[in-house]
Amino acid sequence: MLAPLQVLDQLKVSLAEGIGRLPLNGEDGMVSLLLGLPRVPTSLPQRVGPHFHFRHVHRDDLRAGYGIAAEWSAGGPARLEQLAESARGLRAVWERVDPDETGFDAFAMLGFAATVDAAPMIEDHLPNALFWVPEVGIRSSGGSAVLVLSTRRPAQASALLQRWSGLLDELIPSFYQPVDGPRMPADLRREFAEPDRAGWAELVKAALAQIHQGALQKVVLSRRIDVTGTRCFDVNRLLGALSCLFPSCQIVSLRRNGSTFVAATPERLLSQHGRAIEVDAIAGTAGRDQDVDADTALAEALCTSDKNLREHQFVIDAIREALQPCCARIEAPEQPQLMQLSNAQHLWSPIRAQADEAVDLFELAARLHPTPATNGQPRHSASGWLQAGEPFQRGWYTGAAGTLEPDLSGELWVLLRCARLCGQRAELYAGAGIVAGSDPGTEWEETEAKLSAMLSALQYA
Ligand SMILES: C=C(O[C@@H]1C=C(C(=O)O)C=C[C@H]1O)C(=O)O
Repeated sequence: MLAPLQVLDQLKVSLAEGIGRLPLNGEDGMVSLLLGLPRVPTSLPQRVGPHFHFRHVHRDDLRAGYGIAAEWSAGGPARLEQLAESARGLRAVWERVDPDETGFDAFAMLGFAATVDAAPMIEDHLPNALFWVPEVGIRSSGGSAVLVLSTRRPAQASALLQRWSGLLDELIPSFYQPVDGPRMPADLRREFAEPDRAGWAELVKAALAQIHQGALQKVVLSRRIDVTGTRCFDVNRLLGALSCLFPSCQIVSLRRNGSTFVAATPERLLSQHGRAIEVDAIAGTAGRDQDVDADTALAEALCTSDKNLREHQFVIDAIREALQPCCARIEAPEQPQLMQLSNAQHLWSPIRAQADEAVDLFELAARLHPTPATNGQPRHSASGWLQAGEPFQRGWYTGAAGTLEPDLSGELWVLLRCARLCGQRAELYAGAGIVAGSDPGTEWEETEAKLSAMLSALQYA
């Protein structure tokens, strides 16, 4: 196995050769150089500047990006259309050079907040919607890895060589540092909770009244809690703990402007490869029990509960309705499957469809988001009611984020089981779907189980 400095030397030789092959002159556009990484990274550095990580342990898939080669942000009801226009423009002028024939492609990050408000929250560190091509991308999958260096063109080869060599010097050795183990679990102090338990019961009652009157069929209420640790949270350790606890979830971190948004989400808003589409309907939740029989009983009760099956069906129906105008062969399993995570179990229906010609991920995301898994049914009444009634702004919680390749195929994940971190402070969010028959106490316990995903990992960070 090559030592980190040997990896660095090898990459620098490839970089010097590769730069000469890049079409850097000519019209405005984007150029990416893909270099095979002779060793798969074992750890990803947290840097001061902007960066993102997406890691899925069970799928052995990792994508990370550092710095900004280009980015576009948008807000308001047409935010995804605006970003789509930029992405389509980029697709036409994005050249990739892969001298090592790695077979990988370049990628960009797409993400957006829960609601379409043009103005971000005052303390928000992320714009409302963002499409971001990192200057340095790292992708590893199936035991192979690639480094993707991207620049706008026209660019000058000698200046670029110097800049990218400097970035390699900084980044490459840190990819192979030993992984930091967990720290002694530390206490977390709950500083602030919105709503509190009584306020939650009031909100659930108000939602049930709306449902009873027929104005809503389902609405997903959420909570925010703020905790303080006894030390600054170490994001790398947090991502490590989340990867261990939730290997079947997508572990996301987005760092901008001094804060990091972290999520460990089981739910894909959408994946699109060519015309093949997959969407996860996840709704209907029960806890776990350390006793095997009690755990099985919880699972059986979940799978046969009328209230949970109705809650789940709203999501399937809304996904079908959203896809119908632009997809064929929409298929959902006859019965929901059981998705078991270490803190909760969910009803899950993976839905497949074929997109019509020329339908891209931006259009599909705009049609699908927000599903009744995180918002409610009917969509507009639920989001209007939530914006008036929920005591805080959701920000990127229940928004979505993921990566896209230059042909605009890719996947987006619903931002759940998440926290926004800054120093020793973390804001956490969790919600639960309310339908006729929901009980405020049970729904509160459900949100506690969901919050425990991040709380238990934070203790080790
Ligand atoms: C809203 C959340 O989760 C969503 C709501 C669920 C439910 O109500 O059963 C289940 C999974 C998610 O779609 C959350 O985790 O905060």
